[in-house]
Amino acid sequence: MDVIFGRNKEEHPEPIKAEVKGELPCWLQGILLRNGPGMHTVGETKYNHWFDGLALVHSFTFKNGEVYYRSKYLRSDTYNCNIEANRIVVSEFGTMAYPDPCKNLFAKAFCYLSHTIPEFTDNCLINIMKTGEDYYATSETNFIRKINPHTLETLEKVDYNKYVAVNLATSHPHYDSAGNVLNMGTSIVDKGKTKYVIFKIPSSVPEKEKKKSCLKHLEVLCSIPSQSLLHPSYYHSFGVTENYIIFIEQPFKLDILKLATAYFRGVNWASCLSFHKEDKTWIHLIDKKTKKDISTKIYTDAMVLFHHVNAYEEDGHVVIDVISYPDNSLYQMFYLKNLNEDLEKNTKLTSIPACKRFVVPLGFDKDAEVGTNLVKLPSTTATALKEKDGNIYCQPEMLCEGIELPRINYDYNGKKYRYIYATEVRWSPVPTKIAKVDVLTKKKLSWEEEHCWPAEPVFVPSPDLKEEDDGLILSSIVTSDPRKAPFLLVLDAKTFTEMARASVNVDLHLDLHGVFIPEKDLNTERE
Ligand SMILES: CC1=C(/C=C/C(C)=C/C=C/C(C)=C/C=O)C(C)(C)CCC1
Ligand SMILES: [Fe+2]
Repeated sequence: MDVIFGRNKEEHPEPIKAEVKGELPCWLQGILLRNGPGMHTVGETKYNHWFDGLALVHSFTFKNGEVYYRSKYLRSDTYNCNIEANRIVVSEFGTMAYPDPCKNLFAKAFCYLSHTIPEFTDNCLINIMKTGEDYYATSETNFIRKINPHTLETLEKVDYNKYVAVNLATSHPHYDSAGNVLNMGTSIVDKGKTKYVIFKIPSSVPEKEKKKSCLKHLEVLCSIPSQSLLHPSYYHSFGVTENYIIFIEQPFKLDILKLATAYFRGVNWASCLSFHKEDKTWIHLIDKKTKKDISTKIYTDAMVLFHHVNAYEEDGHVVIDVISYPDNSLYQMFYLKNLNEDLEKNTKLTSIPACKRFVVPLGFDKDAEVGTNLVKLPSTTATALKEKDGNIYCQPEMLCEGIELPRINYDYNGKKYRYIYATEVRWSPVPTKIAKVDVLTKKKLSWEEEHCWPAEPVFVPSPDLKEEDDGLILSSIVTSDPRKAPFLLVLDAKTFTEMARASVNVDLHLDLHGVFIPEKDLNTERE
């Protein structure tokens, strides 16, 4: 089994024609561009954690009924330094590397003492972000790397910190209907304050600055002070609705003093994150107009979440759907030493992911008695109790268990919606099915096949979309049987029946996230 998680993959920078079985709709033209870890050892050295692996960007290009596959390692500074040294020399989430490649130990020590925050990796392995006509490989540090979506070539290294004072930023930005990016980052002990910063990257730049990147026009929308200067919350995504930005400040926190001293103490960054099960999880609703947190304090029990699914407003309430865990065992599970032949035994999760719905009342009766459930939506069992001190305590409704890597029809982002597409995981990190969950009826459709490990399913709307689920699901499928070639699966999103599959004779890597770029959005000049 470790062969699937921990085996290094070869890159295939030249297009490989896939063997298509079934019929691809003629309107499906464009590139599915995805990212994830592909190299887990360099020379004699090994990464400890699956999230440490060197970013391998890959793509499936759909053109006139044919499919072409390519993959290329992100030529990050991290990749280049490691390959040159033939060992891991840059620290990642779960692996601390010594000594630093570019500076000697003394210089590095000096650097750590004069700056609290260490220099992070630019191994951007999590997702792909679009700003204007540009595409970036992203992770959660301050660095993003521009890539060419056609050739997968690595371009500029961008430091968010040059445009906005953040040390970390999510790899799950949101996009509005005009294509502007909305993202969040954490500014750590800057001018004596730690805060969460929400910023916008416009989708276009003024005509006279056409050569400049949209990042130069980045604009800070607002910020939320962290409850603690040295223990900001960790977050992997956030939510948006028509009028609000939703930030869940979970008791899964970064310890800044630990982070600043990790290198000297010989421990990895991951050990600087800890779950405080006795603390609360605060739900912040930031009003887009006033740019302020609403005045009522809203909380729920301690939990850990990575992915927001969607959020929307309905009859004076904000509905927030997330995938949550009772603790942080997910990070523990992805240590490569656990993902070996004994995977089944080692990774029996103590906590399985649960898709939960939180409902926050907005314009509730201020004179309501203590203990009243302020949720008046008949469609949910989620509650929000008024407390003595005026705080609101939310308890969620369970929508479904055992799903991760959720996607929706993005036209419904921030709006009332019905369908979630996700991979199904139960007691281990192995995805075995693709699921479509109807949040209204709680019914589930799924696709599975023997020896198949499906990736995050991406919804592509059909051009004559009438209903939310008029479209296709694209998912790249890794196979655990070496005799079975991996493939890109195309499902009809409505019925979840297979329309086509495009097999490629390569060692496909298990990836994390990505985007579908329709042909109309592709700048063909750069091909
Ligand atoms: C390097 C580094 C980080 C990297 C985190 C990563 C790589 C997280 C990946 C999360 C995923 C893939 C979650 C999936 O649900 C931190 C902790 C932000 C801060 C310290 C430096
Ligand atoms: Fe993610």
